[in-house]
Amino acid sequence: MQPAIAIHGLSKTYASGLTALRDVNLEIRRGEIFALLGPNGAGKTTLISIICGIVTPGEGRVLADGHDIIADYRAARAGIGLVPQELSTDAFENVWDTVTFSRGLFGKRADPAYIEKLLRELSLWDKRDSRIMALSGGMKRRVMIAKALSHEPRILFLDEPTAGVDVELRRGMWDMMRRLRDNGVTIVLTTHYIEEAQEMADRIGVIRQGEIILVEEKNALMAKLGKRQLTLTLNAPLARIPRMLQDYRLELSEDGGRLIYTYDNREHGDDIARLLQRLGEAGIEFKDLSSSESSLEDIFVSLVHSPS
Ligand SMILES: Nc1ncnc2c1ncn2[C@@H]1O[C@H](COP(=O)(O)OP(=O)(O)OP(=O)(O)O)[C@@H](O)[C@H]1O
Repeated sequence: MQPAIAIHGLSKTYASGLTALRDVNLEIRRGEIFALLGPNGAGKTTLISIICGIVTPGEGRVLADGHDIIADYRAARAGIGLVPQELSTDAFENVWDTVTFSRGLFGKRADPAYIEKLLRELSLWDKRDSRIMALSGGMKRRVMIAKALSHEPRILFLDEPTAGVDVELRRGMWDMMRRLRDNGVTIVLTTHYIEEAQEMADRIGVIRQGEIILVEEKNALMAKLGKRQLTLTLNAPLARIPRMLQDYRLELSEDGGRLIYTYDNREHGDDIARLLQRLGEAGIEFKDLSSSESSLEDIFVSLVHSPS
């Protein structure tokens, strides 16, 4: 199946001389939620802006729904909705007119029934006659989403969709994104909230200094790079880790009261059983045992801070 977005050898150097993207190769699959993660200044907005025709690419080629974003700009852009990071709407317009006008910009014929459905879905129907400036920040953001969806695009880009949005509204937006995905819309989002990617994404891409350093299924990524920790609270503190346990990656807490065993998700429960048996043989007794799992955040931090 043709990917929703295909990016080949894309680079971008701004007039200032700063290279924001280096040889990016990436395919976004149809119907997936793809989260692009990266630290500040990594190139996320530049990448999205090039695909959406706001920033001119340097080298390389981008196809949206099979259409070249340069040679076939109108067809490519017609299939894309963009919710930019900055809220920019005409403050004096009302919600209904703003969203209807947006649809017209793409040369689509008026469809009041579709606009009504959209506003209802985004809980904006009651506000349809309100001026944008009279809305709360969260409502303004939803207006941006309604505008982006006004021409019924099949691919939606959300640049930091839930920045500054309260927890309840964020959950509402996540539900909405899932509904869109279930209706066949491909979603690409950038986010600083790792929790958002962990919750929402089917696949995750990590960008660092303009380079895509990883693209993986979320679940595979968590299983592959995730770590687990087993902490044993000992009956009596140890001065050091006994020699017979030195094959295990064990750490002793500073006060000697806890032994910490770190292992990755791929390792077997057998290892733990063996470790516990060894502890018994070494005469080490424990009164409590707890385990924890690393989050996508831990994985992300270790990826972007690892030496390039
Ligand atoms: N118009 C521009 N002219 C020159 N440099 C730019 C321009 N826009 C962005 N940059 C630079 O390009 C790099 C990538 O910026 P970009 O906004 O794409 O990153 P980002 O990953 O979206 O960051 P953030 O998470 O902070 O939004 C940064 O170093 C930025 O300063």
